[in-house]
Amino acid sequence: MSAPLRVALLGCGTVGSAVLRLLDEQAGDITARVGRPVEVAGVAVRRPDRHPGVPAGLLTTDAHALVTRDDVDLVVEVIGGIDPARELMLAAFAAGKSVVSANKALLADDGVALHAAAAEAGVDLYYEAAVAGAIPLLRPLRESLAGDQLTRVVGIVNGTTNYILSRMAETGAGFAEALAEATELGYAEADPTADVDGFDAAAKAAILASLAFHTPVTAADVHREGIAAVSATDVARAAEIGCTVKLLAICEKVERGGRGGEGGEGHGASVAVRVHPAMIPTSHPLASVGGAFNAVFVEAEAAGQLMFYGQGAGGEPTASAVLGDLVAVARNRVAGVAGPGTTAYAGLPVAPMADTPTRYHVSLDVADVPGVLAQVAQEFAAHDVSISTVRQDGSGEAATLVIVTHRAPDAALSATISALRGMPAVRAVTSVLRVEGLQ
Ligand SMILES: NC(=O)c1ccc[n+]([C@@H]2O[C@H](COP(=O)([O-])OP(=O)(O)OC[C@H]3O[C@@H](n4cnc5c(N)ncnc54)[C@H](O)[C@@H]3O)[C@@H](O)[C@H]2O)c1
Ligand SMILES: N[C@@H](CCO)C(=O)O
Ligand code: NA
Repeated sequence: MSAPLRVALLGCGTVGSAVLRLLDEQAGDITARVGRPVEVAGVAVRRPDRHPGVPAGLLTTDAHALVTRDDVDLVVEVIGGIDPARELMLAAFAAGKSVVSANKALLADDGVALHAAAAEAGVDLYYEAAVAGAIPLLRPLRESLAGDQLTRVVGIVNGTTNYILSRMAETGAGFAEALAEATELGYAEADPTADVDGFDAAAKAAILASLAFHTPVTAADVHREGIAAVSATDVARAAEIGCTVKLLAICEKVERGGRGGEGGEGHGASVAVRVHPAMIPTSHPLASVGGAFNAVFVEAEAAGQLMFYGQGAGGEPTASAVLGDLVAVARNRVAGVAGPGTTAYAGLPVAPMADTPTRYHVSLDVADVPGVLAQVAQEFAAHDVSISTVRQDGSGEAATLVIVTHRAPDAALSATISALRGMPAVRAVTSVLRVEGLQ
C-alpha cells in the first residue's frame, strides 16, 4: 500500500469530533475504497485543553500553519462562519490542497470566488454536508442530474423550524410554546435566530439554486421570511383546507415578465429563490416530513419528480456526508484529477420577490351583510389577482371568509392584503400564508 493521504481537520466540535471518530473507526474500509490510507495529520482547535480524547501531538491552535504544511494533502473545514474559514480555504487551495467543508454560511456568501480559487489551483471543493446534512443532494444535483434541466427545487432544509412547526400542528401550541419545547429538548440552539428567522435555510437555498440553475446566487439574493409570525390560527386554518404549514426553501426558474415557469409570456428565464412558511397539501410528499428531518423535492424535465429525505443535522449524520466527500476528493487525488466543479455558465438574473408568482391563503373576519363578498372580490380583481376558492364560515357579526388565490406576482398579492386591511367591511385579516403545491 502506498503512502497515506494526510488530512488537516479544522475544528473539532459537534461535526469535527464525529469526523475524527468515524475516520478512525472506518480506517480499513476507507483505505480500501480510496486505494491509499487516509490519516489525520493535525487537528486545529481553539482550546487544546478541551479535547482530551484527541492525541495531544495532533492538536494545534495554528490552523493556517496546519493547512499549508507540506505533509498535508486534504483539508476538512468544520469550524463554520465566514472568517477565518474563508482565508483558511484560500490558503489551502493556494497550497494545492483539496477542501471538504460543511460551511453553508461561507459557501452561500462567497461560493463563486471559492470555486474559482479551487479551479485555478486544480483542486476540489466539496460540501455535501452544508445542505441537508447526511442527505446526498448536492452530488446528485451536480453530477447525476447534469444531463437534465432542473425546473424546481423545494425543500425542508432546516430541522429546528420543522420540529417547531410539526409540534404546533400536533399539539395546537403557539410558536413561542413550541420554540420553548424545542430549546428544552436541544433541537433549537440557545440563540435560535439563524434557524427561526430563516437565515440557515436561506444560505442552503442559495447553494441549491446555484447548483440547480448554474447561476451564482448568494444568501443576500434570497427572499427570506422566518416562522416567528406563524400563529396557531395559521396552522389551524391550514388543517381546515387539508394543508400543513412548512418552512420551505423554494428555488425555481420563472419567466421574466411575471408569469410562472409553465411557459408564460416572459422575456427570458430568471431564477426565483425564497424561504418562507407556506401551506402545502397533506398529500404532498413534503407534508409528511415531521420532527427535525429534512427533505428536498426536485423537479427536472426528463427525470420528473425526485424526493431526497433524511437527517439534516447532528454530528454523525453530518460527518457521514463529510466523509463521503473526503473519500471522493481522496480518490481524485490518487487519480491525479480534480472532480467536476460548479459551473455558473447560465448566469441567469435573480427575480425580485415582487415579480415571483405565488399563491395566497387569506382568512378575513367580516360582517355578513349583502355586498361584502362582492367588495372583497373586487379588491382582488382590482389587483389582477384571480380567486381560486372562497368559503364562508359563520354568519351575522362573526362571519369568516377564507380565500385561496391563483398564482399572481407576489407584489400584487401583498398589495391586495394591504387594501383588504383598510376596508371598513373587513374587521380583521386573521391569517395570511402563501400556498404551495395545490392543484
Ligand atoms: N452541527 C450540525 O448538525 C451541522 C449540520 C450541517 C452543517 N454543519 C456545519 O458544520 C460546521 C461545524 O458545525 P458544528 O456544529 O460542529 O460547530 P461547533 O461549534 O460544534 O464546532 C466548531 C468548532 O470549531 C472551533 N473553532 C472555531 N474557530 C476556530 C479556529 N479559528 N481554529 C480552530 N478551531 C476553531 C470551535 O471552537 C468549535 O469547537 C458549521 O459550518 C456548521 O454550519 C453543522
Ligand atoms: N441548525 C440547522 C442545522 C443544520 O444546518 C437545522 O436546524 O437544521
Ligand atoms: Na447533504
